Amino acid sequence: MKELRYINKFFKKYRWKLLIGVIITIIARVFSLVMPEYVQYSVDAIESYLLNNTQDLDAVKATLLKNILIIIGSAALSALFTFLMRQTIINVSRYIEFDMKNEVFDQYEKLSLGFYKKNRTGDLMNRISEDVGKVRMYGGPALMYSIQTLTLFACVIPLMFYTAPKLALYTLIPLPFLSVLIYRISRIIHVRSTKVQEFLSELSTFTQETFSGVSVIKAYGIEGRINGEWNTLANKGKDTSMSLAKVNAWFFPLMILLIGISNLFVIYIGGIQYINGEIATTGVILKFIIYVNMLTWPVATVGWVTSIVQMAEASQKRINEFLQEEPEISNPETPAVDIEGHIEFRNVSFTYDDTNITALKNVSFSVDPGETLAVIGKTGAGKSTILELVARLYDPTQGDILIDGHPIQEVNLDTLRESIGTVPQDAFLFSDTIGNNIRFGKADASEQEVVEAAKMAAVHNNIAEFTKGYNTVLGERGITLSGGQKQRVSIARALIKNPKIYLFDDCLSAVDTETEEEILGNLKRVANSVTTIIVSHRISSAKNADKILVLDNGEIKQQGTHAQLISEDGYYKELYLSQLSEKENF
Ligand SMILES: Nc1ncnc2c1ncn2[C@@H]1O[C@H](COP(=O)(O)OP(=O)(O)OP(=O)(O)O)[C@@H](O)[C@H]1O
Repeated sequence: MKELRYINKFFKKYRWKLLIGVIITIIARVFSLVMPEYVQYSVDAIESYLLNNTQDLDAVKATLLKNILIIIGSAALSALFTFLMRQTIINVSRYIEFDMKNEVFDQYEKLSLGFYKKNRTGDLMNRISEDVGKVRMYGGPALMYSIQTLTLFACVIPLMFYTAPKLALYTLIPLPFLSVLIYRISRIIHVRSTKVQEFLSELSTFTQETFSGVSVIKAYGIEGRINGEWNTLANKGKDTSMSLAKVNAWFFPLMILLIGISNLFVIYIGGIQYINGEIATTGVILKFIIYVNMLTWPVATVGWVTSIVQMAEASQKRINEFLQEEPEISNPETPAVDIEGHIEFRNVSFTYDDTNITALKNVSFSVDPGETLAVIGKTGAGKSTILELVARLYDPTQGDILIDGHPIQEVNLDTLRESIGTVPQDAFLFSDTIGNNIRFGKADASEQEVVEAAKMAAVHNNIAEFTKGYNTVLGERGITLSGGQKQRVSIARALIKNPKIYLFDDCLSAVDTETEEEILGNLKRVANSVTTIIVSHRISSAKNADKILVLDNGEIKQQGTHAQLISEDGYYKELYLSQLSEKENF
């Protein structure tokens, strides 16, 4: 229960609602105890009439009518309070679930990129849905059934012992066995249903990948192979589900068997006691049969609740692991000061934790507001890593990064990220309209601003050709943009933000050189006091930059302007000549 202590703060938050729920639960159970008493009185009245024949039949009928009305009335009240009980306690568990999901999501948003590299998306989703759901079962149904069981035990067992102690003892003997049995079955059900769950996520990952990669599957003509893999998975799933169904099928028959045995005990022992004169009336036996049936479900829930608590404890442990994780990148408590855009790297080295790859070695450069820095190099040279360090998605392993002369770790993180317009290598667009995707960079942007940004990114004409223009929906249920169109919408998203620093990560690779020139020209026009870093494989993107860095294997091999770099031997000149001859041949 150590891990579950975490949710005590929610119990405290909703304590009044919970207290009302507990009181209502007790009232509901107390009303349900009226019925067995009045059933006994009614049977007693009939028995005494039949045996003595002295009573007036009308008086017996009046007694029976009164008892029936009391039974109906108390059952109706018990039903009403049971409804209110669920409305309070179960609702509280839903509030707790809501609060916890928000808390976990907030934490997810705070955690650094490194955390997302270490943990699988499926696992992150599971903890916020499955695990929180299991903890809810502890805060709701488990609590409710425990109070119900305790109230019933506290009222019914003394009543039984008071009415007929020996009969009470024999009647209660099978119930602990029932509880243990249900506990065992619940554990097996849990283990098997976890396997079914695991299998289901495997199946949905497979299905999702198949649908996403359907064009590759068809192009390679491997539908048969994929079908075979699907069949193997589906058969595995069938076996797991069948083994769960088998154990589930035992649950109710076993309960019915044990209730039957308890009833037999009551009838057999009660019958003998009645014959021996130890029990006054047969009404007592009937009352005990009703008690046994009333106690069976609560007794079964003792086992069920125990397994719910164990599962909730395990789930809360998994949730706590993420909640206690400290973000690697923390926001310093420095005031938000406007950023001008001066960037300096001083002997920066960086190694990725997960792969141990040293992506940057002793890198130094500086770039001022209004300047453009281009970074050129082979794949894996460390170009994107420079941009990730400027956006402080990671902190350098060695060396210093200065923003406007201040160490980046001391710059307010929110201000830093607000001042940066990033266009990543693989333009990610949300399943929303094109307009809203551009507005992502500035939530309150007007229609006019969206159009302006799209014009600067040279994508307005393409958007205008769609029937619904900027209201065209993208993504799974919308249209698919071409690679170049995606890149340009993504550029428009950064431009509309009007930031102090632009980070362009090879984001013009899918557009032709004329369009590339148009976009870079537009950028130069509007961004004369903005710092721009462009990562590229193309000389055309770099040639007009104020400074060019040539990276190789994490190290700066050359730096200078285009004119300087083409006049010296090295990677830049080779690239320039090969791209020049490609253009001429074209
Ligand atoms: N998130 C990451 N975790 C671990 N290693 C990484 C990560 N990102 C990049 N790397 C590794 O760091 C090195 C530099 O990668 P980086 O993405 O900076 O290169 P790049 O020059 O931008 O390459 P490209 O031109 O192909 O985009 C590569 O060897 C890469 O495998």
